[in-house]
Formats: sequence, structure tokens, C-alpha cells
Amino acid sequence: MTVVHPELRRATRGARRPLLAATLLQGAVTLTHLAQAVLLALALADLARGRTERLPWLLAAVLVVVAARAAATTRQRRTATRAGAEVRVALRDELLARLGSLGPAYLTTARAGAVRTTLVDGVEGVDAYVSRYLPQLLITLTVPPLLLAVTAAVEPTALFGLVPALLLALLGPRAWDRLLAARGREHWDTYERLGADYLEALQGMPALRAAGAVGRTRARLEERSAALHRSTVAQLRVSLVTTGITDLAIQGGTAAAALLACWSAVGGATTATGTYLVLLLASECFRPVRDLAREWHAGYLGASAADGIAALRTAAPAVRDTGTAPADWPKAPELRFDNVGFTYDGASAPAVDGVTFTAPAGRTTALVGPSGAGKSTLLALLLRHHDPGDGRITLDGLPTTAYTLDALRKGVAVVSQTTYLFHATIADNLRAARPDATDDDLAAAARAAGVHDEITALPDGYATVLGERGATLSGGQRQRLALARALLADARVLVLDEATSSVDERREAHIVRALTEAAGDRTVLVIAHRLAAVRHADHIVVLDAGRVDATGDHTHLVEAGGVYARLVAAGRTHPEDVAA
Ligand SMILES: Nc1ncnc2c1ncn2[C@@H]1O[C@H](COP(=O)(O)OP(=O)(O)OP(=O)(O)O)[C@@H](O)[C@H]1O
Repeated sequence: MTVVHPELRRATRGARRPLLAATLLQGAVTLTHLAQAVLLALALADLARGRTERLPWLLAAVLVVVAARAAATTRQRRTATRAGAEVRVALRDELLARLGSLGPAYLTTARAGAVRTTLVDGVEGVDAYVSRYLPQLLITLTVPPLLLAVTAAVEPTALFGLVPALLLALLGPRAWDRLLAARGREHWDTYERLGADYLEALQGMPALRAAGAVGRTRARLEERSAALHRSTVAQLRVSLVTTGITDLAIQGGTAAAALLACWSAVGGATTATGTYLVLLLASECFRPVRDLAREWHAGYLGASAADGIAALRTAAPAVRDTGTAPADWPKAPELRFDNVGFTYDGASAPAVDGVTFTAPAGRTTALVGPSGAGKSTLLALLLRHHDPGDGRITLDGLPTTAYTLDALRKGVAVVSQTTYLFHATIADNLRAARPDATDDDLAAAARAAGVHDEITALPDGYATVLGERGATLSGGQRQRLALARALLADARVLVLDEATSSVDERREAHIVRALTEAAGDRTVLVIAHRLAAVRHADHIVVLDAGRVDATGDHTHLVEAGGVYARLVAAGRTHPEDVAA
């Protein structure tokens, strides 16, 4: 029952109306409880006096009130659920958009599993907090004071029992707020870490098995689960203390008010109706407090996740999206790296330094170099996952920073075997690039990428559902499917990233040729890790230790000696292989 976290207050912004409606309906439910209390007090007083003529009417009215409450409760739950759903969808949209603008650079520091936990469980918790706890909080702050006013009019002495008990029930637990918030944060951190560890263990299962580390990972996950259990119990312990205080105050307050009302009745100071009314109102006074304690438990996860959600929502992107140009080049643009230098945060030496080369418009340029030469870094800079520390990268003469991030990333399509394929049909995976593409568009793109015949040979053709991470396809097929997707997106610049080639060199060279042919008049940059793939490229840029070592075609570069000739001689691009 802590003060509302600013992040949670903010989450209510988009659904103020349904939340207000849910609160008013909750108020209506409370009113039915009060009406029932009044009617029962009258009925009991009549019974005590031996008068029965009004009884049937009173009891019938009680039934009507009960029916009205059932209707109001149903309506209230429906409205609150709708409000919660609106809050949940808006928050997830916002967080996903933020993740999109943060880009992959963010996930090199934050763990994917932890982000998933925040996005899924955290947001679910916010829904419960906002749609159930907050309306109840408003009712709790308004109804008991009103009832105290009514009680004061009927039987003021009962206030001596009710007021201190209400204050204790509401303010007593506040003494534990700080501890509860700290335990909540601790619990959430442990929960996030467990989620992240599980996701990593699942995704890395083949690697763990190959390294014989499954047992060790299981032990670590067990330790994480035990830590979550300990933190849940620690949190629960504090929670039980506060709930205990609330319960004690409620029971004590009701009993004290009842005793005072009876004492006053015995002294003849109140009527029978007044005494019964005070007895029933005393109980109604505490109902919102009791309900609030219950809803607090439902929304507790949201309150704990609020810090994590705020951190994700306000995380600073690695680059600023201040460009305005639309990247709608009529023809394929020229791509130029102009004296580009970049040093990763915390690194002592630059990853790339003074890199200058041009990838001519509508032609294929290959970027080669030993492992660690800086090829992936240049790709990350081109896509603006980071901005260069020195120099600039231009497309069609304009620096990449002049384009909107969205336009830039749509204008430059990356094809790689690590391209994510979703657990969906092949058609849906292709349509991720262009949702309105017709079946003919899909087939044309797949044909150009040389994967159409293989798709139609599958029993379900384009309706084949791919496994997690596209595991049902071979490396080459995945790559060609990724190319088909890029062709559908109609980006004018294609980057072929050969980062994790799982096919043999001959096949790879064949794929690269097919892909560059399919690319048509686009500007293509092939990031090659094996030379067989690029020996036919007419323009090769050789990178070494973050600098351009040479540029030219295969024959020219072999004749010139240097890094390229050594790589060719070694038949590999890895320095250790070169040295061998
Ligand atoms: N996130 C990072 N943080 C710090 N240093 C990094 C990071 N990523 C890469 N580096 C460093 O930057 C340099 C260039 O790496 P990069 O991944 O660009 O090379 P590469 O040519 O793509 O290598 P490979 O062929 O092995 O993929 C290397 O020294 C690498 O250790």
C-alpha cells in the first residue's frame, strides 16, 4: 500500500476514462453494501420491537440490492479488465517502440530474458495494479470518512473505537513501506535474473551440451530458483506483518465500536435502529480497507516492476533520431565511408580508425579481413546502432545521420544466416517485410532469391510453419529466405553478412553469386569471412586491424601482396590460420 509510483501513475494516462468508470462502478458496489446495511438494520430493529409489517418489504429490498450488486460487480470487473488491457497494450507498445529505437546495441548490455520479464510479467503486474488496486485505493480514501460522518450523526461515541482503528489500519503498515519497497525490488531483480538465465539456458542448450555444462547450468538455475524462493518468503514476511496489523485494527475497531454502541444503547442514548446501524456501518467502514489489502497483493508485481519499466522506458538510445531525410532514393545510392573511426565504450583502442572507401552505386563491394578487423563494426555503424566517433558515412551524398532511423533501416536491408525467422509460416515470415505483399509478390521474391522451388517442394509450401529460430531450414535456405524478405522490402542497399557460414566454401561462393545477381541494380556490400565467396567481386576492400589495408579486384590484390595475399595463401581469414 505504498504511495503510487510515478511510473504507475503515468501508465494510467491512456485509460483514464475506463479507469474512472471502473472506480465509479466500484463505488456503486460499495453503495449496495451500505444500502444493505441500512435495510438490515431497519429489519433487525423491527424484529427486536416485534413489528413485522415492514419486514417483507425490507427483505425484498435487500434482495433487489443484492441483485443490483451482482450486476454492478460484473460490470465493474468487465470495465476494469478493459481498462487494464488498454493500459497493458499502450505500455507494451511504448516499451517495444523504445526497444526498437534503442536497437541491438541495448541488448549487448541488458539481458534479453530480463527485458522479456519486464515486458511480459512486469506489464501484466502493472495491469493488475492499475485496474484493481488503484480504483480500490480511491474507494478506501473516500468511503470510510463518509461512513464516519454518518456514524457521528447516529452514535458519536462509536467514533472512539472506529477512528483510531481506521488510522491504525491505514497508517500502521506505512512504517514498513520502505522495507516493503526494498524487498519488492529485490524480489523483482531476482525474478528478472531467473527469467534471463532460463532464456539463455534454453537458447544456448546445444552449446551447453557440447561443452558438457548442462549439469552446472542446472545447478545454477536451481540456486536462482532458491534465491527467488528466499526473496519471496522475505517479502511475504513483511507483507504478513502489515496485513496482520490491518486485520488486528479491523477486528479491534469493529469490536470496540460494537461495545460502545451497545453501552450507549443500554444507557438508552440511542434507538435500536441506531445501534444496529452503527454495528453494521462499523463493519462496512473496514470493508474497503480489507479489499485494498487483497488488491495490493494482486498488483504487487506491478509495483515491484515499476523501476525496471521506468529504466527501460527512459533508457538513452545509443544514437539520436534527429534526421529528417526519407531515404527514398530513385536509384541505388552510392555508399561512402569517409575517414570513419569508432571506439567501443570502455575499449582502450579504436575498433576502426580512418576507414575510407566507396561502395559504388548499383555495384557489389566486398569487405574482407581477418577476424576482429572491424567488419561487423562498420556494419553496425552503417545501420546506426552506434555513431562513428570520427568521420562520417554517406548514402547518396547525405550523412546517415540526416536520414530518419526508420527510413535508414528500411533503406538498408541486411541478409545473414543469423537473420531471425519467426515461429510462423514461411509466408508470414516473408510478409514481415511488407504486410500487404500478394502471394505472387512472395513467389517472385522467393524465385529471385533462388528459394521458391525448395519452398514449393515442402508439403505445406508457403504455409509451412518454421520452428523456433527457423530451425527447420538449412543455413543456405535461411539465408536465401532472408534475401527474399529483403527483396520484398525493396531496400536499395543490400548488405550480405556472412557472419556464421554453415555451408561449405563452394556452396557459399555459389550463394553469394546468386544473391548478388538477385540483388539486381541495388548497391550491395558483402561482408565476407571466407575469400572463396568474394574472389569474383570486382571491388574488394581489405580491412586489417580496423584500417583499410588495400582495395582492388582479386587479381590486383593478390599481385600486390599484403594482407589479402596472405589470407589467400592461408585459405582462411583468421589470423591464427594465416600464421600457421
Ligand atoms: N561490443 C563490443 N565492445 C567492445 N569491443 C568490441 C565490441 N564488438 C567488437 N569489439 C572489438 O572491435 C574490434 C572489431 O570487431 P568486429 O566484430 O567489428 O570484427 P570483425 O571483423 O567483424 O570480426 P569477425 O570476422 O570475427 O566477425 C575487435 O577488436 C573486437 O574485439
